[in-house]
Amino acid sequence: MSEQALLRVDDIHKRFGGLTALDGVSMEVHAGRVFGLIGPNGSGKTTLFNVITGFAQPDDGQVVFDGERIDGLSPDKVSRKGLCRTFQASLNPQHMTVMENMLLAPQNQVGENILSTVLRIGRIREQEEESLDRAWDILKLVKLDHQVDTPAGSLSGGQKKLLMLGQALMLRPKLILLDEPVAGVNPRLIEDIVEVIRKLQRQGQNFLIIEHNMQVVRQLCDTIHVLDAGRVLASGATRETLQREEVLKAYLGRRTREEAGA
Ligand SMILES: Nc1ncnc2c1ncn2[C@@H]1O[C@H](COP(=O)(O)OP(=O)(O)OP(=O)(O)O)[C@@H](O)[C@H]1O
Repeated sequence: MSEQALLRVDDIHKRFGGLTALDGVSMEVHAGRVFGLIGPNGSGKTTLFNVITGFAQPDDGQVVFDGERIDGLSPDKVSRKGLCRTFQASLNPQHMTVMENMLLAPQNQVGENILSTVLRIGRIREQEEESLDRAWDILKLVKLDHQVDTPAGSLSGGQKKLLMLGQALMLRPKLILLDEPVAGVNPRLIEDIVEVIRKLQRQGQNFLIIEHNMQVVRQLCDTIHVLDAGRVLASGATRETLQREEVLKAYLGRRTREEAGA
């Protein structure tokens, strides 16, 4: 891949005691395309997301985002650089409403230290209004604008995933890492989530997506990286890569392409 990568992970190693979760993973994610990260259960996908976003530190290797090394930074600092993520399960305060959850996300607020709070109250109000406007726009986009006063805990599984995506968007990220955006979601809402991601992609939003649903991977991802046992097994255009024998064997666990639906 010749153009400059938006995200590059370089020879990442991560061990948990005697278990090697990531064993020299190198891959690139480029702007303007949706990338997928697939692989069997336990192959290291979430661990890699954790390493990229500062939730886990690598034992070895580098993470470079937008030309800058980010390994070793805290999750908060990573998101401030424009690299945000969602999780497999909702981490939102369940008693807080959808809108309250959305307003938890904004950062780089003027009022982050007491002196500036005192000196610049007007600017804070302005920012709050901007955040509120932005939250409304995003909630419309992710189809949660009719649920603003609903506690996060009362949303369906798919709506919780849309809320996490909405919160990530509040931070105006250059890249969003989605961890299984349709797992456990009912089919109708899967269509909505796919549509929202496509719309965002057309607007220039970059994504790296972990997903087990191959139909969704085919619909959304231009390029995939396949992990197996903590190593990159294959990378390339989605359709071709999904048909490679080693991928079918390792990932899909099926004997033929027909059985795997590739
Ligand atoms: N905090 C941890 N402590 C110990 N082992 C861990 C920890 N996190 C992950 N692992 C192990 O690391 C390996 C990779 O796990 P990981 O969750 O990254 O895989 P995955 O590809 O995301 O799997 P899935 O598709 O099931 O979500 C697994 O063997 C897992 O049990």
